[in-house]
Amino acid sequence: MTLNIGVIGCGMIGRDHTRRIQQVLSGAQVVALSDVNRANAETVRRDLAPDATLFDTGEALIAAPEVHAVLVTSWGATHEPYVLAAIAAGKPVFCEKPLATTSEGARRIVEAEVAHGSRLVQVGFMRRYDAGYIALKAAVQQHTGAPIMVHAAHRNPAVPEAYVTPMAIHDTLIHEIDVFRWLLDDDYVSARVLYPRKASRSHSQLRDPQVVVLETQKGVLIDVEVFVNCAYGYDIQCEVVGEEGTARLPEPMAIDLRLGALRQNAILTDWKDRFVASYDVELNDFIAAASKGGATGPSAWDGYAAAVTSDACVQAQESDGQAVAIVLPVRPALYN
Ligand SMILES: NC(=O)c1ccc[n+]([C@@H]2O[C@H](COP(=O)([O-])OP(=O)(O)OC[C@H]3O[C@@H](n4cnc5c(N)ncnc54)[C@H](O)[C@@H]3O)[C@@H](O)[C@H]2O)c1
Ligand SMILES: O[C@H]1[C@H](O)[C@@H](O)[C@H](O)[C@@H](O)[C@H]1O
Repeated sequence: MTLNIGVIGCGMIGRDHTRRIQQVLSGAQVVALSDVNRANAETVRRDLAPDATLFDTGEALIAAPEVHAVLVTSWGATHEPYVLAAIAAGKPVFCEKPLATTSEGARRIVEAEVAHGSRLVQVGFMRRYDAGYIALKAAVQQHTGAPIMVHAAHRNPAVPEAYVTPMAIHDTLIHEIDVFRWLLDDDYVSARVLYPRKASRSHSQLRDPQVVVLETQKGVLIDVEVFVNCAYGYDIQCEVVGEEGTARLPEPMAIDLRLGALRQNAILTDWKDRFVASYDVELNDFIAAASKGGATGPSAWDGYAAAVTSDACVQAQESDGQAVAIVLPVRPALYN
């Protein structure tokens, strides 16, 4: 059976996910589109899904009987009501990060899914599907000995003026927050934020770069440099230091060019290219599980844990380098 998917939010990533469902993956088709800016939905229909129906609201799309499963790819602040409506309709839902922009919102989603009694939600934490991170996790489990420290960097070449200081956490660092919980099989107990001098390309409402220090329950110290105006490329770095050795995230494949007395490797500039394969695999997983009426992969609980951590980091941004505690309630049995 082909899974009929409705996409809410037809901007950059809604368009890209529609492309992969229509042109790359099998087992699903996009039958419905919705966007507050109708022109965006029309463009995606014209270019990628000519048979899809356009809905005036996301709620109407979710209620449509021909829609079996939902993709929420609208702006972060609008995710919560759509995910709750999909759960109420009993339909599997893939929600781009963040699951919700507040931990209270993410908590409401967890409670609704627990009340439903089985998993329906997958959160778009695609790094868990990245071949490099999967290899890194295997190396940590098999070779480095127990992890002690993680050094990481999340660098974007540039961000628009609308990107303000807290977005470094809930838009950008959120990927590290999730992937390190998964990589280390651990949870966080505190967060600190330190600032070097502001980089000259930083906008007036953005303090860039920043260094976030997370401490885990097992005592691992993680430092992440978030630098979203680094200019030179899209660069994701990670090194795990263990009892016996260290393991480093592999670089994306790049031709080794020797030319004019220089040895060079190109650096990517766009997240779409850096994680293209991971997005394919995560959506493939969603299609497989949603075809059976459920969900797999990063859960609403993972989205909630990330939101709680994210809230603490945003508080830490205003705390003069002081540690802010991170406390998670007991994990419901549905997510064990
Ligand atoms: N996993 C990743 O690596 C990744 C990458 C990019 C974006 N994202 C996430 O995906 C989401 C969308 O990001 P984007 O870059 O595509 O943004 P975008 O601005 O390009 O697109 C968002 C679209 O949502 C529409 N929209 C806004 N509010 C809506 C509502 N209430 N109902 C329906 N449509 C609405 C907008 O009109 C726009 O077309 C964000 O939450 C972002 O964090 C994730
Ligand atoms: O929405 C994007 C996306 O999530 C990228 O992976 C991240 O590097 C950017 O900082 C963020 O703005």
